[in-house]
Amino acid sequence: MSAVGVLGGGAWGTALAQMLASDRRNVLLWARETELVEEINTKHTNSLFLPSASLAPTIRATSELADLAECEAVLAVTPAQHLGSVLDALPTKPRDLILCSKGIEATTGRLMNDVAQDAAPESDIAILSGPTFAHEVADGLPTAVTLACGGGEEQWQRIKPVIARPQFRPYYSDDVVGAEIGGAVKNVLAIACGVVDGLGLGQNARAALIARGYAEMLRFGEELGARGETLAGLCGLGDLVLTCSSTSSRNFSLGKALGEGQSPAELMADRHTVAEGAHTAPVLSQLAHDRDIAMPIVEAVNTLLGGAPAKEVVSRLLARPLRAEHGPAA
Ligand SMILES: NC(=O)C1=CN([C@@H]2O[C@H](COP(=O)(O)OP(=O)(O)OC[C@H]3O[C@@H](n4cnc5c(N)ncnc54)[C@H](O)[C@@H]3O)[C@@H](O)[C@H]2O)C=CC1
Ligand SMILES: O=C(CO)COP(=O)(O)O
Repeated sequence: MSAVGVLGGGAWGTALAQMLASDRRNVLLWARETELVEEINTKHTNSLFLPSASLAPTIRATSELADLAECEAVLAVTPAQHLGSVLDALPTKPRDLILCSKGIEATTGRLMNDVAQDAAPESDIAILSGPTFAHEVADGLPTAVTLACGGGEEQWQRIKPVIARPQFRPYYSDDVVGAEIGGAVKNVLAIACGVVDGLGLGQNARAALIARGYAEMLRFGEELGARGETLAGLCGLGDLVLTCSSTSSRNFSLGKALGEGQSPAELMADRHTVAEGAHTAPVLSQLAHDRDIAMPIVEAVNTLLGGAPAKEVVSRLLARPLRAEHGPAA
C-alpha cells in the first residue's frame, strides 16, 4: 500500500494527514516551511498551524515535492490562490488528485478543478468538501464530507478506502462543480455572519443571512451547472451552517472583527492563516456581475472588504426594494 500524499502543512492539510494516519497508514506531508518539516519529523507537532495536535508517527513531512512521486493518491490542501503554482511545480502528477481547498482563483476566475485539470491533465480529480473544522478532525471527532469524483464511480471505488475512516465518512457525488461552489461561496457568507455578530445585530439576522446567502449560493451554482441537491448537502448547506455559526471559523472571526470596526487592511496585513472568503469575495462578486446573477450579500462583503463602514453596508442591504422570496431577481 503506497503512502497517501498531502500537499500543504497548514491546519487542514495537517488535520487530514492525522485523520489518514489514524489506521497507521503512512502519510507523506509536503510543507512549504522547512522548519515545520523538521518540527513534524522530530517533535510530531505543528506549532505554526495546528498547535493542539500530537501527530501520528506514521506522518512523514518533506519539503521536496518530488518525494510525492511515490503516492498514487494526493490530497491538495494549499490555499486556493496557491494551488496552481504548487501543482505546476509538482514533478510527477498522481493518478488521483483530491482537492480540499475552498476558493476561486482570483486572477482568472477559475474553480479549483479547472486549475487542477490544466496543471495535471492526466490525473483523475476529486473534490473533498464539507463541514470540517481542522482541529475537530485532528481530534478524531465524527465528520462527514462530500467526495465528488470527476472520475465517477470507478474513481470513488478506488479512493473511498483511501479516505474513509471510522470517524471520517465521505459521501459519493459526481457533481464536482457543485461540491466546489458550496465551499467557496460559504466562506464569503461566513464573513457576513461574523459582521452581524460583531455589530450585535442578533440571531434573527444571522439566520436570515444564512437562508438568503444560501439562495445566492444556489443561484450562482445552478448557473454554473451545479445541482441543487449537492448544494443542499454537506459541502453546501452543511458547511454554510457550520462556518456561519462559530468563531472557530477564520472567515466568521474576520467578519466579526470588521463588524467591531477594525480595518480590513490591518486585519489582512498581519494574518499568517488564510481566510479564503476575503480572496473569494472580489472574484465571486465579479463573476456574478458578469453573469447577471443577483448576489447582494456577496457584493456587500466585497464592499466591506474594500473599506466601507459595516453599519452603512448593512443599512444599504436592508433598504433594498421588497421582493418575492423565490425567483431569479435580487
Ligand atoms: N482549516 C480548516 O478548518 C479548513 C480549511 N480548508 C481549506 O484548506 C485550505 C488550506 O487552509 P489551511 O490548511 O487552514 O491553511 P492555514 O491558514 O492553516 O495555513 C496557511 C497555509 O498557506 C500556506 N502558504 C502560504 N503561502 C503560500 C504559498 N505562497 N504557496 C503555497 N502555500 C502557501 C502555508 O504554507 C500554510 O500551509 C484553504 O483553502 C481552506 O479554505 C478546508 C476545510 C477546513
Ligand atoms: O472550511 C472550514 C470548515 O468547513 C473552515 O472554515 P474557516 O476557513 O472559516 O476557518
